[in-house]
Amino acid sequence: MPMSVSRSRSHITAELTIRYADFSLDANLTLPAQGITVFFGHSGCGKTTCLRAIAGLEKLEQGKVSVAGEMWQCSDSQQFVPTYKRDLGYVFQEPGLFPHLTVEANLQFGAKRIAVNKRHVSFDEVTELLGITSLLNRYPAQLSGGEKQRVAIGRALLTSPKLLLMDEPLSALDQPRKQEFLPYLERLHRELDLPILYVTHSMQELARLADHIVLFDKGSILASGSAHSIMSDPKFDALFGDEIGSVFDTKVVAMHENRMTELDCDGLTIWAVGYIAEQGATYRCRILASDVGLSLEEPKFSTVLNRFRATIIDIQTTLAEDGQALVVLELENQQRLLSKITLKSLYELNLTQGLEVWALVKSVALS
Ligand SMILES: Nc1ncnc2c1ncn2[C@@H]1O[C@H](COP(=O)(O)OP(=O)(O)OP(=O)(O)O)[C@@H](O)[C@H]1O
Repeated sequence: MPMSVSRSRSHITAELTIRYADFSLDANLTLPAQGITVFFGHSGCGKTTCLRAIAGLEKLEQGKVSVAGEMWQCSDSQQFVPTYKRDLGYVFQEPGLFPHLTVEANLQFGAKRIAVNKRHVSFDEVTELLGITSLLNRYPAQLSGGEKQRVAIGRALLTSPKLLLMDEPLSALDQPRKQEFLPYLERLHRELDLPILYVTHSMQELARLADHIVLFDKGSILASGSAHSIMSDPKFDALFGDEIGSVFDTKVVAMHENRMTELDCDGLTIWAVGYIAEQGATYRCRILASDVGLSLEEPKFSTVLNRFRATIIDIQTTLAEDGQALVVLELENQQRLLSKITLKSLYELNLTQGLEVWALVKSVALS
């Protein structure tokens, strides 16, 4: 198979030019046709417009949309596949269930549109995956916000889409409901081979769910790349603010006494508090830059458990106005870790590029 064909099958490409009276979007994206891609950015920067354009719901002045080798739209060849003929599921902020139908009938509404030979996920699989099997006889009015949204996702999945679009699906939920809901999205991600484009401005959702990130800024694309590279890039400090940090995909090695879990990240051992999952399970850790201190020598008698040898590869003093600097470190497993320290410490320890230091991680957040 020619390279370009096999590449197009594994990618989603969107070249979009949209003009409104007071806003324009110019996006040229090549995204992996697997995992979760998060569209992130301030309100009004064009995330939803981009998602809607991929769905065929926005008029393109110029552009092209192709998903895993299928051309959905091309202005040059005047090709346009209408939304209802695109193999996609769309989950909005509001679940939009039919109030007069039971959960089961709402779900079947999605499934019935698809010929039996085109269904690649079963009713039982979807209801089990989303934890809604016990709700099938209820009506939407008898469900919590989170349950309704799980049914909405189930309805979208039962159309056996090739692409799932989710526009801030958790924004209508309160914080505890969001916490309950996130594991279902993580499960979906782990267990289904389905690419998801996910719009949010929540840092928490970004850090927990994203494999790939697209950063939007005023109608254009600021950056597009792996979650690890984007989240630990000091260039985006202003966008992430206090939430800037690094994410690591790890594997549970063992649970130890005193409620400690040992994780492996490409040869690096990370200790986390609590028993989080069985041996072999994968876990994403997030380490905020503000939780990473630096030392010139190995602090042998410190209470900090996670101490990593690291090399300083960059120092950004763009935060100097608030008396802080962002230090980019390379760990022994070649991954990057950010550390936010005071300018006082930077100058007193005489930290410079190329210097070997010890990174002391005070807290590891797990998802
Ligand atoms: N149909 C339309 N006609 C004119 N302007 C529009 C239309 N749809 C969206 N816009 C404008 O386009 C801009 C981008 O909107 P969009 O909803 O894509 O932003 P967003 O990044 O998703 O924001 P949020 O995070 O608040 O949902 C906004 O200024 C919006 O007012």
